[in-house]
Amino acid sequence: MSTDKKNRTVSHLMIWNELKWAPSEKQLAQFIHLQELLKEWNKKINLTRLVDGDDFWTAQVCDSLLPLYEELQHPEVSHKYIDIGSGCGFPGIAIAIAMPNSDITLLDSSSKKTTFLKEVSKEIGLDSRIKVVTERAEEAGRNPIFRSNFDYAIARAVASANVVAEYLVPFLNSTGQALIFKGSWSEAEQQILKKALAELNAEIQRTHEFILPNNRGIRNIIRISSINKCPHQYPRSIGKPKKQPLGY
Ligand SMILES: C[S@@+](CC[C@H](N)C(=O)[O-])C[C@H]1O[C@@H](n2cnc3c(N)ncnc32)[C@H](O)[C@@H]1O
Repeated sequence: MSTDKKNRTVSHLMIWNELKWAPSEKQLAQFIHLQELLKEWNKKINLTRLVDGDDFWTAQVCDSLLPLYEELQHPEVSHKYIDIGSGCGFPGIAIAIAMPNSDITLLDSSSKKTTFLKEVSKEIGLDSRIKVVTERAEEAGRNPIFRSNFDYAIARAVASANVVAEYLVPFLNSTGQALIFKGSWSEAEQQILKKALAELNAEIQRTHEFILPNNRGIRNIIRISSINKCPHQYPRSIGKPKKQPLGY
């Protein structure tokens, strides 16, 4: 076995053990195809530096799926996800591959990113379950096509938690959950987020700290649920959630 293939296999096994889930041959081929496409497109446009070996398998694939390890045990269940600020497709495309009965909307304001996302969805055969939208979260969250329409609204590395909460909560249906991916997470941030969520008629359901394999650090996930309908004034107009963040 070549060193590259051996390293790849070791990385795979470690992350699937961690997830207590393993991809089918088809899903594994889709992950590998995604990695190849990222490498190819990276030569034309700067998408991400996390494409090789463990960077891809742990920092991208495992990091995207580990917070959903409970959902991964029930892949037969069909859910609607929206990934806000999807960038080059994480966590959204990883979720679409891993959850074969779910529909995923990938939203990003950058058309450079959404052009790539559309192309990848087609190439790996997921375009029937993936919808790609080029729009700001603040606009999409007011659009009746998207508002109150998702079981999960998710964001990784988009903005601070209180800002992201204003982007995500308007997309949730009455039983929906928002998942905010954070590296470090402090009591001070939690207090600010709680105040922001009170404005949005939502609350923290739980926070969970995961340790990524291969010394990739800590991933905190904040799970949020709605208490009541999100007030119609949220999300505020483009740029306002960031300039005048809720929670202070
Ligand atoms: C740092 S990247 C993270 C991408 C990906 N989620 C990841 O973790 O690799 C942030 C992305 O969010 C998008 N973004 C930031 N604010 C946004 C907004 N208000 N509406 C839509 N997209 C936004 C940017 O265009 C960018 O692609």
